[in-house]
Amino acid sequence: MEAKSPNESRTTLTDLVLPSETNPLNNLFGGELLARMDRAASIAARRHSRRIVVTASVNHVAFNKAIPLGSVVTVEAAVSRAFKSSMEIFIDVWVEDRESGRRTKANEAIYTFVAVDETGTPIQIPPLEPETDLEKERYEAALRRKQLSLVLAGKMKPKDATELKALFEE
Ligand SMILES: CCCCCCCCCCCCCCCC(=O)SCCNC(=O)CCNC(=O)[C@H](O)C(C)(C)COP(=O)(O)OP(=O)(O)OC[C@H]1O[C@@H](n2cnc3c(N)ncnc32)[C@H](O)[C@@H]1OP(=O)(O)O
Repeated sequence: MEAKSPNESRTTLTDLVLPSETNPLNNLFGGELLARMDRAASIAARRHSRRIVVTASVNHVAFNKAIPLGSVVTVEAAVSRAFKSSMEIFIDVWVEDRESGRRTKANEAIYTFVAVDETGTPIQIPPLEPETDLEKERYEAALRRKQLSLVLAGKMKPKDATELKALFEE
């Protein structure tokens, strides 16, 4: 299978924060943001694999800045590494300043999607070839994050998590 670049899966969703999507402090609900990120990530996974995809895990979410009512929010997702059937998707969330139009980073998250066939069985996907320095950095660290996610899910024994163990041996 031919390798693809992160740009081929890059997916950008821009939308407003409406009153029905806010908490009592008039900021965007965390759950609403998780849903927007899942939607963008699923399209990115689908663009990379051209297969049916399912969310296997949410590996990391950081709500670094509250996003107020009326904000224009951009969710940008791209595949950061492809394994055999699973893909790591990196998601960056930006908020646009109403007056200057300047975008600031509000949040980031990492999801894992798996490509499956019509019966739900995992299926092989194309490899990913990172291009920029940031893409290379995210690609390099993805195996470590995959192993951590599998250990936490009880699907890998800690003793087999070679990349994680290497962190503590440096
Ligand atoms: C074209 C452009 C426009 C498109 C425009 C339309 C777009 C339209 C898109 C619609 C897209 C809708 C997207 C809905 C997304 C949901 O919401 S899906 C609903 C929520 N998710 C689910 O229901 C999934 C339920 N879980 C499962 O089906 C199975 O557990 C899974 C995920 C298929 C994995 O099955 P399994 O038996 O564990 O299989 P296994 O072979 O052990 O693992 C498969 C791979 O997953 C990895 N894996 C499994 N668990 C984990 C974990 N916890 N952490 C990390 N990796 C894991 C394994 O390491 C393995 O990786 P590879 O080495 O093969 O790469």
